[in-house]
Amino acid sequence: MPAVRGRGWRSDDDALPAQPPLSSGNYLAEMAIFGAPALVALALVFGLVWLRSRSSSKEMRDIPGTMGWPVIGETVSFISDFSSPAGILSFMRDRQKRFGKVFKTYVLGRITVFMTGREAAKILLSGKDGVVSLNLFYTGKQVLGPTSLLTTNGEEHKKLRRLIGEPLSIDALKKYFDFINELAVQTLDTWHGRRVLVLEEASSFTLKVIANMLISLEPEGEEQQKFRANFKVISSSFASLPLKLPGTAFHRGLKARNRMYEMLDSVIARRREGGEVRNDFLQTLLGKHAKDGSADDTADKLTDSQLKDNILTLLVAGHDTTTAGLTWLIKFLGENPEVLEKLREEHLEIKEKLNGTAHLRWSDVSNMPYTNKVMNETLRRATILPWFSRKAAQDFSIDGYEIKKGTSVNLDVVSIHHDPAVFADPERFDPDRFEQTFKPYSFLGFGSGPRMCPGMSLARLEICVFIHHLVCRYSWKPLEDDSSVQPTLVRMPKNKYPIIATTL
Ligand code: HEM
Repeated sequence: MPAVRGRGWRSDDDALPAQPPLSSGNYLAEMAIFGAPALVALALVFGLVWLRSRSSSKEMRDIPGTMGWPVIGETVSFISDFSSPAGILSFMRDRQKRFGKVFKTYVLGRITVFMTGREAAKILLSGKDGVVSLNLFYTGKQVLGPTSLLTTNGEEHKKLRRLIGEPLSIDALKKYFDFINELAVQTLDTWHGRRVLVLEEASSFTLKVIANMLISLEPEGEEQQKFRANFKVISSSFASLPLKLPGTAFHRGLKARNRMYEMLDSVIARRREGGEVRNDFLQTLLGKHAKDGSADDTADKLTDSQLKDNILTLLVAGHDTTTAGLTWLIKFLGENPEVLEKLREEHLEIKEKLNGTAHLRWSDVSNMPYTNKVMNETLRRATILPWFSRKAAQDFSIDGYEIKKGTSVNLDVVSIHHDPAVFADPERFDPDRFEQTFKPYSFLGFGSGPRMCPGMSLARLEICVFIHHLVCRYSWKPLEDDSSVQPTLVRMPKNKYPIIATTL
């Protein structure tokens, strides 16, 4: 989710924007710009949050764990482990050994309880009895708006899911297939013999796909460039200090969001006037439109604000995740030649049936069993969203510990995905392990329950099509051997995976 989402952090109430982001990049740049006053302000905010957290930690007295250093808690080791090849797994393993499956810690400006295992996943993800709600961080909440799928809960969330889920269903995606297929071919046309940063190519491909699918934006031209520029600013504002001062990433993000909304307003106005009718997501939702302020909660209609907030939400939630998924998959293939060979066989067989044309068909995509296993194994090994963040909506107990209403609770997914009792030799990249079906809550690549990813079919479609053309046309070699990870909310290779590709 950005960065999608700050599945990591939000403030307990919006009046106290206390959550610093995971990424330290913008953070440090901002401190350099604003100098001492920013440092003092930051120290004050952290100090206040820390003091407040100390009092709430009394309520969690019985939960094992350590709060680390005053004010910063365990943030430093958390961030440094996050960026290491093993990710937060080492942070989690170390504390699970000392404290067990449920432990408290103080990271990134908040006291939080981490928990892992299928039982915890069931409690946090099944949505049963409204035990938890989503725990979005302050800046993310402000940028996405109050009617985003990610900022709503309960009945309102259910209604939005229903309306948004329909145009993202497999049947509805069929109409975008030709666009995705042609764009994958065009993107790969330029790869032969040059240094390619896979992450950047994947990012451009996935943004063009989603922008075309949502509002029929052409993949090239000035509008696309403006759209991309605004999106980048919005995206990086998720990982910024919650300071609304001119020049800060958060402030720039809010401004870029306003520009994006102005653009959407004019597209919506043109559609309403009847001057333009397109076969896209927006058109489908315009058919379910209600005037702002007049939406009846029970009606299947969306206001303009809901439309815009949720178009932005899909962009933010769908772009970095799919970019990361595609990049990790290509990286794992590069590191596991026997898997690449087997995958290539599957795709060359499909290609043979097509008599060598580039015209992959919709029906071919549903017939790529090994590719789907490779994708699942990629999402398991990389665990793009390493934890899912929730807030206790009522008191509940787990493993004999009482979790009080209002507590920030994180499901540690990375440990679930590396449990040797479920995934033997968990560090090995072995797609064949997905020949068997796992027990519920063992594999959470796209989540589970009422918040499960509504973009799963789109992500799978994009990745299958891109990988088909890649493995049928090229072999490639990595240009660097570096496994570190970007310190952003969605895990991505830090060096963007530079390769040189050669036509087969
Ligand atoms: C490989 C690509 C993707 C991965 C790995 C992924 C993963 C996930 C996961 C794990 C969740 C649940 C998180 C939680 O429970 O806290 C989620 C939710 C979500 N995803 Fe995805 N996603 C991907 C692609 C997409 C795409 C393409 C879209 C949109 C077009 C999308 C939109 C969303 C939205 C809106 C949510 C929030 C749902 C809700 O709160 O009801 N995702 N995703």
